Formats: sequence, C-alpha cells, structure tokens
Amino acid sequence: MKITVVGTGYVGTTTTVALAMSGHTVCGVDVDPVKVQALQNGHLPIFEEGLQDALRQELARGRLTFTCDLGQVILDSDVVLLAVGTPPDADGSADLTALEAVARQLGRLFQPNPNQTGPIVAVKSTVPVGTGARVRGWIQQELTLRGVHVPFEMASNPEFLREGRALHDALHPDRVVIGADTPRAAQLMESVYLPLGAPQLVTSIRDAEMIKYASNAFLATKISFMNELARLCERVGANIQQVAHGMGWDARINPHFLQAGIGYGGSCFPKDVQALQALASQSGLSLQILQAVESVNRSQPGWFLQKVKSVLGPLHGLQITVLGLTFKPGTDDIRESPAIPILKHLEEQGAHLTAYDPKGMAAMKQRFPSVLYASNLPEALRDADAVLLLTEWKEVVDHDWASSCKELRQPFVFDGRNVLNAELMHQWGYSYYGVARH
Ligand SMILES: NC(=O)C1=CN([C@@H]2O[C@H](COP(=O)(O)OP(=O)(O)OC[C@H]3O[C@@H](n4cnc5c(N)ncnc54)[C@H](O)[C@@H]3O)[C@@H](O)[C@H]2O)C=CC1
Ligand SMILES: O=C(O)[C@H]1O[C@H](OP(=O)(O)OP(=O)(O)OC[C@H]2O[C@@H](n3ccc(=O)[nH]c3=O)[C@H](O)[C@@H]2O)[C@H](O)[C@@H](O)[C@@H]1O
Repeated sequence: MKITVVGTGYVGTTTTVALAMSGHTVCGVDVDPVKVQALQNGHLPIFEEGLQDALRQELARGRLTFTCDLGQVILDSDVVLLAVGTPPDADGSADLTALEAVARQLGRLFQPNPNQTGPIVAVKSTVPVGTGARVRGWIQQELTLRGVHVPFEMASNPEFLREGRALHDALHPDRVVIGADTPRAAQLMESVYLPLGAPQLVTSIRDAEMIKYASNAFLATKISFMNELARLCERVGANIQQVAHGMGWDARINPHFLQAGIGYGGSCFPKDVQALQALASQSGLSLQILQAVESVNRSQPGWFLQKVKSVLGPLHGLQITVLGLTFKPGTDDIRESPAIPILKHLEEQGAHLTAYDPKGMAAMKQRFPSVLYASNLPEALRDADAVLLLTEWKEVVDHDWASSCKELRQPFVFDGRNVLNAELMHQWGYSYYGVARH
C-alpha cells in the first residue's frame, strides 16, 4: 500500500518507520525542510531508542522517503495519515490550525482518477470529537472551489504510543482503533495495520476521536488519584508503593500507572486533559473529575518541594543537584516536564543549581541558562547539599550510590520517583526521602 504521513514529529516519524517495516511504501511530509533533510539522510532529530537504526534500515530498503512537497506524493497515495501537532490554544482547546492547513492543501491537490476512487484521509493527531467532519469539510470546500469531484473518504486513527518506547509501541500496539463511516475506509485502514497482527477495533469516527482523549484522561486520572493518595499516606504513615502494589493485584485495577511521584508531564496528558475539559465546556458541561486531576497535577511539584523545604529549611544559598530533566526517561522531550516548575521555584528561592540528565540538558539550557549542567552524574553529585531525583533514568537508578555518599556535602536525597532502595540508601548514610514511602 502507498501511504503518506503528513507531519514528521514524534508520532509521524515513528509511524513512517513502523509502516515501512510492515511492508508499505511510505512517504513522510513536513513543512520543516531541516527536519525533512535530516530524516532523508537517516538522522533522527529526536532521541527515541531504536528509531534511528530502523529509520536507516527502511531508507536503505527504499520503502521510505521524506519530502516537503506534498503535491509530489499525494496523487499516488492510497492512505494519507495526518500527524501534525494539535497544541493547546489559550483556552485549553486543541489548536487545529496545522490540521486545517494540511486539509486545505489536500483539497487543492487532490485530482480525480479514472477509477472514480479517492484516498482515505485518516486523522492520527489527537483531536476533539467532530474534527473528522471538519477536516472533511475543509477538504471539500477547496475541491468545490476548484469544481473538482474526488471521492475521498475520512477515517480516524488515534495513536497510543508512548515516548521512550515509541517504535515498540507502534509495532506492538495493545489495539488499533479505526474510526470510519464507510466500509471501504474501514477495510483499507484495517489492511494498513494487518501486518502488525494487533487487535483492531472499528468504530465511528466520533467514537474513535473520543477513545483517544478518554484513554489519556483516564491514565492521567490514575496518576493524580495516586498522587493525592500519596499525600494522605504521608500524613498517616502508610507506604504508597505498598498500597499501589496491593491495589494492582486486583485485575480490575491493574498495576500500571499507579506510581505516585511529582506529577505527570509531557506533550500529551496535560494538553489532552485540558482539551477534553474545553470540549465539555463547549457542550455546556463541566468535567469535575478532570478538574481535580489537573489541579492535583499542577500542585504536585509544589507538594514535593514543600517536603524538601520542611527538611532543609530555607533553600537560599544551598547547593542543590537535580537529577533528571525530561518528563520521563528514554526521551529528550522536556515539554511540560515537572522539572520545569521545580527548577523555577528552586531558582526563585536562591538555591545554587546543578543539573544532570542523559538527554534533556540541551533543551533545558534554553529555559534555565544559569543552571550549571554537569557533564556526568558523579560530577553533578559533588559537594551537593541535597539531591532531587526527578526522572527515573536507568543510569540514575543504577548509579553506585553506595560510594557516592561521601562526595556530597550533606547526604540529603529526595527521590521524586520512588526508584531508589530506601533501606539501602539509609544504610549507606543518606538522609533519604521518597514520596509517601517510609
Ligand atoms: N508525542 C506523542 O507521544 C504522541 C502524540 N500524539 C498526538 O499526535 C500529534 C502529533 O504529535 P507530535 O508528533 O508529538 O508533534 P510534533 O510537534 O513532534 O510534530 C508535529 C509535526 O508536524 C509538522 N507540521 C506542522 N504543520 C504542518 C503542515 N502544514 N504540513 C506538514 N507538516 C506540518 C511540524 O513541522 C512537526 O514536525 C498530536 O496531536 C499529539 O497529541 C498522539 C500519541 C502520542
Ligand atoms: O497521547 C500521547 O501522547 C501519549 O501519552 C502518554 O504517553 P507519554 O506521555 O509518552 O508517556 P507516559 O509513559 O504515559 O508518561 C506520561 C507522564 O506520566 C508520568 N507517570 C506515568 C505513570 C505513572 O504511574 N506515574 C507517572 O507519574 C510519567 O512520569 C510522565 O511524566 C500515553 O501513555 C500514551 O498512550 C499516549 O499515546
């Protein structure tokens, strides 16, 4: 099958590679010529385990190309997947500007073909319910202006991959959701993903659009629930990890996404929780659970810092080391990372800051230029008055903490992800504080 993927960011690039690996002929299209050039040369502009090697392999196999020129590839495509960004607008709703631009471009480029069939246009970006219909309208408006009839069909094909495991998730999804309002669109989309052997669910376009937001909002709810519970556990002397463990054995709850910490970040949970609330508000509803989910998440970094201050006292003049800057391990993405409000607060309090992250330092340097960025973990720890662990990078978890204790000026460690062994840390001489863990 010939597939065009418009937008070659985290999702678009991963999708191009995964579909090429599935045997399709794929072209990735982006407005950013630097990105396109890099991808065409086999250089991945982001860090994502395994993706660069796979990209090179598929380029070499000749099934994958990249271009800025949508017109060059569109007439030949059976399926066009739209994977452009849908960032939050001022009111939290999804900004569909990029999607509209691409849709209108498609309407200006589509040509009738002799078989009287048109391509399937499938929206992969995360979008509010009703967007499929709007995309169809934008394309149709442009076709009508040209007086051209192209029987294109719409589909929704939300993406569920996680950063840090993007290629793995794209190749082994728990499920493929296909929203389609015509049998041909459903059938073509099913054949796109057939090689993956994953369970497929075909729904209406509206249902598929809602499944994506509902899934992210539910996962965010699990995290905020556990974070709020952690605050109570800390007060009453219960261990949130044991509690999560005990809860997770119940198959109806499951053990995933029960890790309390410093709050969820990333380019999706914060934006999607807001966008779902904006959609509700446009429909005259207020989603009270999601309001609470967002409010707990916003205050979680502050709750963590409160704990740090209750132990250390005023932070002014203290040498504080922050380990981990990205919103999760395995990515160089710092979008909405909880490290951002934490660094900001520490800076405002007059602490001297050193940071270390295997992949996130270049991006964070742009936002916090006066922080000292260490070139390795042992260097970051040297002479610290306190260490704040904010991202559970393997390198940080596996570090030889036993011999590092003497390097610190004061051995205070605040583990915002509950990943170090509390008992051993105490044995090795640290004053160790996890999140609701005793
Ligand atoms: N990042 C993630 O892990 C996931 C993201 N999503 C959703 O997928 C969508 C894309 O997300 P990301 O890949 O993270 O975004 P991104 O910001 O990394 O990439 C978007 C790409 O679209 C390109 N673009 C913008 N306007 C364009 C146009 N008119 N024509 C061609 N290209 C254009 C940009 O240059 C950029 O390369 C969003 O709706 C997001 O919510 C869904 C699942 C996972
Ligand atoms: O729509 C999206 O963009 C994606 O959003 C999330 O993926 P991602 O944001 O890449 O990463 P997650 O692993 O979900 O982590 C998100 C945040 O939640 C935090 N988290 C996660 C799990 C947990 O138990 N506790 C917790 O605090 C992480 O530290 C991170 O900051 C979803 O997991 C994906 O299914 C979805 O496709």
